[in-house]
Amino acid sequence: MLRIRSLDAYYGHSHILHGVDLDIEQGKAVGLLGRNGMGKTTLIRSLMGLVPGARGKVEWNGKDVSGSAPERMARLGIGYVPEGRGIFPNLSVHENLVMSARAGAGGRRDWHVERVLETFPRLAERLDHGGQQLSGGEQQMLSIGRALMTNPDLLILDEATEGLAPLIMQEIWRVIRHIGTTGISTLIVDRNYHAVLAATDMAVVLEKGRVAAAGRSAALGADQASLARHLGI
Ligand SMILES: Nc1ncnc2c1ncn2[C@@H]1O[C@H](COP(=O)(O)OP(=O)(O)OP(=O)(O)O)[C@@H](O)[C@H]1O
Repeated sequence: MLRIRSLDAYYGHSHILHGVDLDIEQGKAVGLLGRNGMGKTTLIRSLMGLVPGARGKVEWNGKDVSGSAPERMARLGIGYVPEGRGIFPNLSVHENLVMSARAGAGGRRDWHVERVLETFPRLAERLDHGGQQLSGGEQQMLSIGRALMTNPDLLILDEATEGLAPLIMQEIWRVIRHIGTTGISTLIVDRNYHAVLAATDMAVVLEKGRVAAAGRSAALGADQASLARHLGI
């Protein structure tokens, strides 16, 4: 479904990504791993058309979409939940969700407010609360809920559990696994390597902007030497 080839990205004179390849098949979950500053967020932002001057080939369902603007990537069916949560603090939970509603590719409307609230019962209890009144975990749930309201074919989650209490983290991971069973592909970045490898089919490890390892998540998880070398664990 998504095929990235030879992606290079720069911030000013700093060369951040060096010829990165990444594939995501329909309905599959892919983990993107790497220590801090290795280029994970840059890879996602480049894919979404948010890094000016990024070079390389991006194919979506066989079509060349390289260099597309963020709006186009979103319309193609890619939902992006950025690090640090992007919700409207002055709008209620309900308003935040309704505002994001959009048919997916081919006019699909599988996800609507009711289904998001079934998925995140906590949000159902706080429907009239303003975004800024929510806890960090609830804001994260709302942020994922908003992305689901766009009926994406691919959902990208960057550090979705960062800074959350363990129980809330577990809840987010439960939902991430659940989303994976609904046919939506996912690309997951998270510091918790074990959770990422357990929740994904395939994984790619970035090191200094290059793919250092890639393969089945189960195989990577079992390769202690590789984990130690590339992730320092
Ligand atoms: N806006 C920017 N301007 C200049 N350099 C940047 C910018 N954003 C990131 N960088 C640099 O690019 C490199 C890759 O950062 P990136 O955020 O992609 O890494 P990451 O793997 O996602 O790490 P983290 O988990 O810390 O977010 C780092 O060296 C970082 O300092």
